Amino acid sequence: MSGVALRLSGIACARGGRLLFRGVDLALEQGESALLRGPNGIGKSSLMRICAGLLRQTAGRIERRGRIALADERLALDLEEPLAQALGFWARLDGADGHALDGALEAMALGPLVGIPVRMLSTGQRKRAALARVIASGAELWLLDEPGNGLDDASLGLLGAAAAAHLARGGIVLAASHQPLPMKSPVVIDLAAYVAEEAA
Ligand SMILES: Nc1ncnc2c1ncn2[C@@H]1O[C@H](COP(=O)(O)OP(=O)(O)OP(=O)(O)O)[C@@H](O)[C@H]1O
Repeated sequence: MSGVALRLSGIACARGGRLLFRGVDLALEQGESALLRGPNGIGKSSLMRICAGLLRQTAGRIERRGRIALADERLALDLEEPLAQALGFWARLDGADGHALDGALEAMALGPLVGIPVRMLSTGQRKRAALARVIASGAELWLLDEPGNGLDDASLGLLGAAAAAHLARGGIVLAASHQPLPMKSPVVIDLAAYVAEEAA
């Protein structure tokens, strides 16, 4: 994964006519991770969507070197399909090789659930499915918005192991979370430090 990078420079974000934050700088190179923190409504998800290219920043520059996979509160899986098919749809779209999905299912301990329709999965199982979609994608840049929500301790351990393996391969992880995540030495960005005066 050489040349992989995610670089933000002077990023500002306004929503609904209100400036949420400004001046966010971040430079992640291969094998590096960052944790985005801050209270409800400060703009963590907005910044994740800016990083994903789904929302336009109000100011600043963003450079993405590598493919992006985003897991946020939108499950993005067909609720009626059995889990394996629902994830397989994305794996094909992402051009993932045949083993990638099997590896992702194993990483998130989803093997016993592959035949269950997505709509029947529990909250934590759905979150693990969303993480499996990211893992299977083969994307270099992982954007994980509240990846620990709904996960029990064992599943948090799986998330930590998957993130560590991705970083060891030279990937990048940017996570937004209220809770501590099992990530080793991430750069921590507290968005509260970037709140624009007029939004405070
Ligand atoms: N489409 C939109 N139009 C206008 N305002 C929006 C829109 N989406 C979000 N906002 C506002 O932007 C602010 C930041 O929202 P965002 O979801 O990024 O916060 P967050 O830090 O992720 O919050 P939480 O911790 O509750 O998930 C909130 O005040 C929210 O109401």
